[in-house]
Amino acid sequence: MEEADELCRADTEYEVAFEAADLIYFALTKCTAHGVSIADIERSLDRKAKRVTRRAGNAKPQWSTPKPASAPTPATYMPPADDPNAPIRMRTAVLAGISEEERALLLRRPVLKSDEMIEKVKPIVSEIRARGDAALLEFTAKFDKAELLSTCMFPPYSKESMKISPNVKDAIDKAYSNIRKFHAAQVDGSTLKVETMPGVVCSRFARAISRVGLYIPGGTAILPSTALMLGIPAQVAGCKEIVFATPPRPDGSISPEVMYVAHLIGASAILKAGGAQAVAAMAYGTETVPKVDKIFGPGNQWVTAAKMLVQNDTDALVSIDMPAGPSEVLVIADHTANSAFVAADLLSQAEHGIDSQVVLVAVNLSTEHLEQIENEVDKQARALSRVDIVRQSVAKSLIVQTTSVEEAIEYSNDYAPEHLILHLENAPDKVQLITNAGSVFVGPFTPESCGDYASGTNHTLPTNGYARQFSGDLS
Ligand SMILES: NC(=O)c1ccc[n+]([C@@H]2O[C@H](COP(=O)([O-])OP(=O)(O)OC[C@H]3O[C@@H](n4cnc5c(N)ncnc54)[C@H](O)[C@@H]3O)[C@@H](O)[C@H]2O)c1
Ligand SMILES: N[C@H](CO)Cc1c[nH]c[nH+]1
Repeated sequence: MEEADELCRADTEYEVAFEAADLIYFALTKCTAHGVSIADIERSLDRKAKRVTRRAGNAKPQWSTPKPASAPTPATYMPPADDPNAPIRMRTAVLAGISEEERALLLRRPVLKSDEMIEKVKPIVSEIRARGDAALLEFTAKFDKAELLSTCMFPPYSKESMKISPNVKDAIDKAYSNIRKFHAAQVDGSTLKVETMPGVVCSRFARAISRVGLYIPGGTAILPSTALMLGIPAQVAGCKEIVFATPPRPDGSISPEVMYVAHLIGASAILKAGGAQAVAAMAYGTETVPKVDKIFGPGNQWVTAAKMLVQNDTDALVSIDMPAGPSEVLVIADHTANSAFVAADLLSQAEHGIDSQVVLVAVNLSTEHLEQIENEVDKQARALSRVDIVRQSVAKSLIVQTTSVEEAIEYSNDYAPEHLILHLENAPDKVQLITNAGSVFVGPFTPESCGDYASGTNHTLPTNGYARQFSGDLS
C-alpha cells in the first residue's frame, strides 16, 4: 500500500517509472505467493476491458478518509544527493490547500540553528580575546592550513601580490566603475533642518564610521566581487580605516584579484584570516590587528555566528551590518518564462555552497513547462565545475506550485528572499507588489549574475528571511 501511495504521488516520468517498478515488483511477489500467473492477470484485464459499465470512481472507504490538517506536505521522490547518476532536481510542493504549519515549513531555510553555532564559535572568540595574535596564527594553521609568520599586510602592497591578467583587470575595473557610480549617487551630503517650533531648529546629517572591518569570504571560492561590494561603499562614505579580512591560501598568500581590489579601495590593512577568528580579531583588536567599530560582510555559518556573538558583547563595542549567510534566490515564473534562463538563475546561487537554497515559484505552469525547467536545471548543473555542491544545494531546494501571480508574490514576500527574479508577463508592473526582498531582478534580461558582479547594485544582502528587517544596506 505504501508503494501504491508513492506511485500516486509521483508526478514526473522518472518518479512514475521508479515507483511503478517498485509496485509491480511487490504485486508480482504477491501473485507468486498465491500461485497467480501472468496469464491469470491478462485474463482479468480482458474481462475488465469488456465491461460496458464501470465501477463508480469513488474510492473504497479505507482510501476516502479526509486528509488530516497536520499531514505532511506530499513529498516527491528525492534522488540521493550523492548519486552522480540520479537527476539533479528540487522537491515540489503545491501551495493550494496546505495547512499554515506546512506553509511555515516551506518558508524555512536549510541552515543550522544559530544558537548552536554561537556555542561553537564561543571558544574560538574567547581564545582570540585572551591570546591575540598567537591564537589567530594557530587557528589559521588549523582551519586554513596556512602557516603564517604575521597576521596582517599593510600598504603599500607589492605589485607582485596583485599580478592579474589584462582581461581580469579590465573586468574588475569595469565592475568598480559601475558599482562606484551607483553607490556615489546614494551619498546624501545635505543637512536636513526642521524648525519644530519657533526658534527650535533640529538638524540631521551623516558622518562616516571611522574604522570598518570588511569580511571577504574565501573558504570555497575567492570573491574579489565581495571585496568591491564592501570596499566601494566604505570608500565612497569616507571611512578613515578600512580593514579587509579574508582567509589566506595554504601558501599564506591572498589571491591577487582581492589584492588588486584592496589597492583600488585603499584598504589600510589586510588581515590574513577567515572564519570566527577573523571576526573576533577585528572586533577586539590584537597586538597587530586594528580594532574596528563595525564589521560588514557575508560568510559561512562560523562567520555569521561570530558576528552575532561579538555585537552583543559590550566590551567589544562593535556593531555588524546584518546576518548575511548562505546565498539564496527565489524565481517567480509564469507561462512567458524561458526555461533555460530560469534554470541559469536558480543555479547561479545553488552553486555558492551546500547550504544555499533556491526556490522556483511556478505560476500555473503546465506539466511540460515545469519538466522543461527541471531538465534544464539538470543539464546546466552537470556542466558546472561545482556540480557536487549544486547536487547538495538543489536537493534542499524547492519548486512551489501556485495558481496566480498574487499567490506567488504573497509567498515570496513571506519568504523574503535575498534575490528575487521576476520571469513574469509585464514584470515591471509587479515590482510595486514586492515588500520583502534584498535585490529584485525584473524580466528575462536581468540575470542575477550581473548583480553579483558588475551591474552596479550591491550583492551583500540579507539572507534567511532578514529582508523583512534589513535592506541591502550597503546600497
Ligand atoms: N549573502 C551574501 O551577500 C553573500 C555574498 C557572498 C558569499 N556569501 C556566502 O558566504 C559563504 C562563504 O562561505 P565559505 O565557507 O566559502 O567561506 P568563508 O570565508 O565564509 O569561511 C571560511 C572560513 O570558515 C572557517 N571554518 C570552516 N570550517 C570550520 C570549522 N569546522 N570550524 C571552525 N571554523 C571553520 C575557517 O576559518 C575558514 O577560514 C557562502 O555560504 C556563500 O553563499 C553570501
Ligand atoms: N551571490 C552572492 C550573494 O549575493 C555574491 C557573489 C559574489 N560572487 C559571486 N556571487
